[in-house]
Amino acid sequence: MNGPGPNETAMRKAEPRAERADGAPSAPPGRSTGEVLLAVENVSLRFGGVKAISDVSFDIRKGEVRAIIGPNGAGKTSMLNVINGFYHPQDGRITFKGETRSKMRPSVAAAQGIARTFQNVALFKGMTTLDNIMTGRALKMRRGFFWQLWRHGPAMAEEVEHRKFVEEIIDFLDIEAVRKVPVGKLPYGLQKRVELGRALAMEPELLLLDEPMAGMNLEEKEDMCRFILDVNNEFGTTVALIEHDMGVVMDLSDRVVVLEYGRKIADGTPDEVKRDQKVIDAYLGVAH
Ligand SMILES: Nc1ncnc2c1ncn2[C@@H]1O[C@H](COP(=O)(O)OP(=O)(O)OP(=O)(O)O)[C@@H](O)[C@H]1O
Repeated sequence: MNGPGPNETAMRKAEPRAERADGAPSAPPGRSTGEVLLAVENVSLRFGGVKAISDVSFDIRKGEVRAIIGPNGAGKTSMLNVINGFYHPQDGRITFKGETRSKMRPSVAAAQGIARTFQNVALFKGMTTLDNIMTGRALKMRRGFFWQLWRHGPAMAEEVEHRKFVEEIIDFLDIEAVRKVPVGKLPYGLQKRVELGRALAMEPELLLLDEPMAGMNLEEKEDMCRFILDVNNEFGTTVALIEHDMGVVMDLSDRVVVLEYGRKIADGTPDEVKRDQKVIDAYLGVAH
């Protein structure tokens, strides 16, 4: 990973997508090439009598930041869980890098390049920042757990290599000061940053972020926005995120898909969806 130094990262301001376009009117914004990385086709997911997702289709293009928004209970987290193989939809299919599936285990999704963070931080609270981020390297380790325990010969050399990579992520996320601190002792905003670090340690092609800014103060939100944009711009990582803060969504995303009661009600650029009457009604709580 060739990220910027911590000070350079800290000084860079998050710029709205519109200001960062390269000036070519027909080109997709951000780093997107227009190529579809992941397609969701006619996906429906039920829990008993509850329809969490109903016949939803949309795609995520390589290199873009794609937001999934909608009121509470709209099906956003369920959709991320379908994309990373945690839930298996009753109908529809997902195509990732050209490979179509109706079912996949999360470990397989991770091995293929899909990493995610969770709405409520899911870290090992008693472990340090460094060790938590190291767990993100597990899939990349050629030698298994037994070898790593033995810490000998090739396993030792491999661990050194992975630690070096993780130290670069720690640098990039500007969390050197807390690298040896158990994450349970860190403020919430920093825990979210460590969780992002663990996902980055997997070197994902598609990064799924479930409310990465939830529970953060303004400064922490600005920092997280900057890191997400840096990850997208500098490593070309495609990002799909669920976010409730509309300012953040408008600033970060290239395109937005809007769900309500499990159905897709809009899909377009931030400007298009914010003017869409169905979206305005959904957020104002107009009766259906
Ligand atoms: N494991 C589950 N078992 C039963 N019902 C579920 C389960 N997960 C989600 N649901 C239901 O599916 C619907 C969609 O939930 P989901 O959490 O995906 O929505 P959301 O848009 O992410 O909401 P929020 O913004 O509140 O997190 C809701 O009615 C929810 O109660």
